[in-house]
Amino acid sequence: MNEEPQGLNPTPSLYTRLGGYDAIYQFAAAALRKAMAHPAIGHIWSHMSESTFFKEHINFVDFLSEQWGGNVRYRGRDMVTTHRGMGLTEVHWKAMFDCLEACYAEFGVPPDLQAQINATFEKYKPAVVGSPSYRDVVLAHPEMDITKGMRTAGVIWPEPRAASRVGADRGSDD
Ligand code: HEM
Repeated sequence: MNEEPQGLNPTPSLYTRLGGYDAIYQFAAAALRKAMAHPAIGHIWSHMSESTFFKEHINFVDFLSEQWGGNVRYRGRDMVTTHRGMGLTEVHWKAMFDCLEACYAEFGVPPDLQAQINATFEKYKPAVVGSPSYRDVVLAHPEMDITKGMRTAGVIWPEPRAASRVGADRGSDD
């Protein structure tokens, strides 16, 4: 009787509820600023160029926008390729959440949206955390060709069974 016809009033996407591209752009910038200042992970940006930072920021914004239902196409690398060799651990992971939580407070993100944002990150955790550091692999295998990747030294990450879960085989758009 008084009900809205289905389809005319769909629940808005997380992208829309967060305020769209510009809001996500600012949110990601604030999160990266906090990451740079964080005692456990700030050093990662010590030797990153300005232009790499700009690319990282835009790709991060595009990735999140696409994940959250925006009409945006992420053109960066898949999450496994991006993070393989970074040697990220639970310490890095927790530090990232410290930064996100500080941004939730700064931007007044309501708890239900916080939970959805956290769920997006959790979904990609297996693709991001647990890889050996590429530098460590190279130093431990003087015989390997460093241009060919850790696989050629017999170091496979993620393990084949985990790989299908985290989309490791998806091609890159680069
Ligand atoms: C689920 C959690 C995470 C997601 C969804 C994510 C997402 C991304 C995306 C979309 C990019 C850009 C890729 C590209 O430019 O092709 C990126 C790059 C990067 N991420 Fe993550 N990330 C996550 C966790 C982390 C953590 C915990 C750290 C370290 C504390 C980290 C450090 C980096 C760095 C340093 C880059 C730049 C790499 C480069 O340009 O080569 N990420 N990440």
